[in-house]
Amino acid sequence: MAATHSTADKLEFAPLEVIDLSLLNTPRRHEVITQVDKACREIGFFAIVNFPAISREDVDRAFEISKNLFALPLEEKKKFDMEARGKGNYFGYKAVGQQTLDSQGTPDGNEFFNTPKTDTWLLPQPEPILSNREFLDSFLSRCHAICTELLEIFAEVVEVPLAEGGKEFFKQYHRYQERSGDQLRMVRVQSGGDESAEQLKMAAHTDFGTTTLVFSQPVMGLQIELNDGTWKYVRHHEGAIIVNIGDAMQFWTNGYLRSNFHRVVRPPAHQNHLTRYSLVYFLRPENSVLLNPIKTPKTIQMPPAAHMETAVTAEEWIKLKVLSSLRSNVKSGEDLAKVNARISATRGQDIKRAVM
Ligand SMILES: O=C(O)CCC(=O)C(=O)O
Ligand SMILES: [Fe+2]
Repeated sequence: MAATHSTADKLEFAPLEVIDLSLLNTPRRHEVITQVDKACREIGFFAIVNFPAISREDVDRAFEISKNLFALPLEEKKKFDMEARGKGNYFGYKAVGQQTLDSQGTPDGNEFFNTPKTDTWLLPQPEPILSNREFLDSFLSRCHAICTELLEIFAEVVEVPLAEGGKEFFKQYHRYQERSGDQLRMVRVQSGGDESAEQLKMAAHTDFGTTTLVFSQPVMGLQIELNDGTWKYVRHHEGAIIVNIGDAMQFWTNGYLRSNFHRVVRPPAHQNHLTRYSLVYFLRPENSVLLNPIKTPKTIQMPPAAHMETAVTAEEWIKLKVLSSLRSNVKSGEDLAKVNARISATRGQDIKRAVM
């Protein structure tokens, strides 16, 4: 008998706070704020349960659409190639191996499909997306609604002054109908591979936007880097959403809220025969919003931001990170800073909205 049955017991998991959002409209709201504050400063990740707006059936249906989408022949999926839609574009299909795992250009081991919250129907779409148009429109808007609740919490955590909008503050930069990099991502990692190695499927990265929702599912693979430099699997929490802070929120809060590194590896041995599907919603600021540090009682406690000399817009930051992740673009040794300089040099004269 293979000695793989006990690996589930031996796994170590990242310590995630599980936060009950049904407490938000009760006198215990402050407990949620304290929990989110602690989680976002220490690890940048937490789990939410009892969130409004999305049912188990809706999540199951979205996973079904994803399975049907990935089951299409590769040539069909490639008709929606995100790179073919323009330099730095991040909507559409990414095949296995299109992004890198490291600076040597090692190909990645996952495929994904990104659907925007608005304008979806202006771009050609594969059949499983088209035939679920109404459902997906509604699903994306409800993901956005959950993120809006989180935006209120983050504003309370960093104590945005009432004069600046208090808990409403971040919402003005994330209006649903405005253009942004928001997207629903369906990801597939196919089963199999070398069980003896901890195979990387998606490079260690931080998310580009404000906050991310990962719908918890039983096949493990997502890992978070802890403060001691070790990588730990995220445990499945039935019916929960795993939330993490993205770069935009880290930049605005001067690092008070942390955009942490995470990656996807092949599932542990006892799950290595399973294909892993994941479903992720990325909340990103409206395209023209600057990612400049804001001043609140919490953020001014932080040392000056060292991440960039001039703030970039949300749209520029996405392009920068997308281009630096592509195998077609990144030659060995080329780093984010070089790509950054190229993006700044080609900046247009469009109106940019400074935050605060
Ligand atoms: O598949 C997952 O669990 C997370 C994927 C992820 O981190 C991403 O797409 O940015
Ligand atoms: Fe991510």
